[in-house]
Formats: sequence, C-alpha cells, structure tokens
Amino acid sequence: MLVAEQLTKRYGSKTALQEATFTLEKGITGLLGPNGAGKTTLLRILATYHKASGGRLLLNGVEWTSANMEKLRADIGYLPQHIGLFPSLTVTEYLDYIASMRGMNSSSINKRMNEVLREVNLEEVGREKVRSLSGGMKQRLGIAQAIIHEPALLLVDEPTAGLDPEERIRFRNLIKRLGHSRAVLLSTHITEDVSVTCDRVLLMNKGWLQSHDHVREVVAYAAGSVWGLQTEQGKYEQLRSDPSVFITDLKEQQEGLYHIRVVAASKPSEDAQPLQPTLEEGYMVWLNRK
Ligand SMILES: Nc1ncnc2c1ncn2[C@@H]1O[C@H](COP(=O)(O)OP(=O)(O)OP(=O)(O)O)[C@@H](O)[C@H]1O
Repeated sequence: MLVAEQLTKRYGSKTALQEATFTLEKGITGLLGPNGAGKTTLLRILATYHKASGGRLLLNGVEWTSANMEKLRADIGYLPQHIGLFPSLTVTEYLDYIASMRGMNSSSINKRMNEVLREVNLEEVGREKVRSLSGGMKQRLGIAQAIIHEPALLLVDEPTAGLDPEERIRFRNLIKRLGHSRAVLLSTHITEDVSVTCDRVLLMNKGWLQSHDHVREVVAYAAGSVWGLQTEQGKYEQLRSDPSVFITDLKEQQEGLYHIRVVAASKPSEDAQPLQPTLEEGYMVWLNRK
C-alpha cells in the first residue's frame, strides 16, 4: 500500500531522517523511538506537510509529487501531536468545517457524519461544544477529523499521552478497529500501546529507521538477557549504578528487600532467574546497541 524508499529529511545541516526504507500494509504499525528520533518528521512528510529532501514515496502507486498532492491528501488522515480543535464550535460543526475544507460536498458530509461519530463513540455529544469535552473525547474527535474522508492511510502522533488508563484502553480499541480497513501508523513512546495494538513495528533512533515484520522480532532482542532476582539494599544500589544493567521493574517486598527485573547481558547474580522479555525490554536492547 505505502512504499518508502531511501526517504531523507534535512533541516539545514541537521539530518532528521536518514534513508528510511519500509512498506506499510493494511493493519497497525507502531513507530517507536526516543525524543528527537525523527518520528514526527516522518509523519509530517507522509501527511504531505513537509517535503522530503530525498527518496521516494508511493501510496497505492501514486507518487508524492506536487501534481498528486490533492489526490494523496484525499487518501491520508493525520492526527498530529497537538491538534487545534475549535473550542467554541459544536462537535458536528467542527467536523462539518473540516470535511468542507477537505472538499467534501454537503450530501456526503451528512451521510458520513453519524457514521464517523459512531465510529469514535461520540454520537451522544454531537451537539456539545468542543470545549466541554474531556481529554479522551478530544482525542477521539481528533481521530474523527482524520477519518471523516475515509482515508486509506491514517497517521497518528502520540495519541495516548496524557490520557487516563480507561481512555487509553478505549483509544487503543478504536485504533484497532480502524486498522481493520486501512493502514495505520501509530507513533508513540509507550511500548505497551504498541504491544497491545500493533503487529508490525518501525523502530527509530537518531533519524535511522529499522522495520520489523512482527512485534516479536523486537521482543527477541532481549532474549536471554532478562532476569528476575531478590536483592537487599546494597546489591540493589550496586546494580543501579552499573551502566550495563537496566532495572525495568522494582517491587519493594519489605523494607530493604526488593524484587527486581533487570536487562543484563550476563547473569547479574547466582540466584537470578531467566525471564521472558517484554517489548519494552527488546526495544531498550535495540536502542542501546546502536
Ligand atoms: N523544523 C525543524 N527545524 C530544525 N530541526 C528540526 C525541525 N523539526 C525537527 N527538527 C529536529 O529533527 C530531529 C527529529 O525531530 P522530530 O520532532 O521528528 O523527533 P520525534 O521523534 O518526533 O521527537 P518527539 O518524540 O520528542 O516528538 C530533532 O533533532 C529535532 O530537533
């Protein structure tokens, strides 16, 4: 569906995206990377907001050229990290406005309005002002504006940051449903969002991107390197200050006695037990070997 070849973006002397090559198919692909990795830059290029400095992009055979922009935009939906919703409009007025800006005529807007409100579970609040919505509802409205024109490609930038656990789960379920009929690229810092919603993963660091066909390929980077152990304060402090050991979980069982989970290339102590890695642990190993 989407093909990216050697995609590069430079801001002056800074290269934010380095020769990224990957494909996106129907379903949900996670885009994981630390701050400054280049995730937003990639999404903005895909959303046609930024022009790449080099490389090639095709969506269902249509190339990213000036002549094709309108055609591409009709097939792409984007929820940016910070979206400017209009607080004094009602939910339906806002969606009506966005859809008109996208060139939809009033009969197709009317046909689509109830459907899209239902898809994002906002049908009860269509007449409410945007300003009265909760944070989670605003994010779902953000998705509604991105899918009102039924795009084949949906780009979502850190959608669950700041949401409470209930809204985060609701939002993930929404993204999962949307991934049944289109390609979704979900950029996030939250590995749990990826392990729950995504099949495929793009990992990014310092502008470099590596594509993985399955989440389990990333998990496997930490295979044989995850350990569980009980420690007392002294040993815990020693492990904490060891740069080759990452503590990924810590539970204080009683004062001065901890159960910890660590990523370490070799067994950190005699009584350490090998554990199955998580996506977060695989991702950490990947990040630190770059
Ligand atoms: N308009 C710009 N001009 C110059 N440099 C930029 C611009 N936009 C981004 N950068 C730089 O490009 C790099 C990648 O930034 P980008 O925002 O794409 O990363 P990110 O992975 O989305 O980070 P975060 O998770 O913090 O949002 C960073 O070093 C950033 O400072």
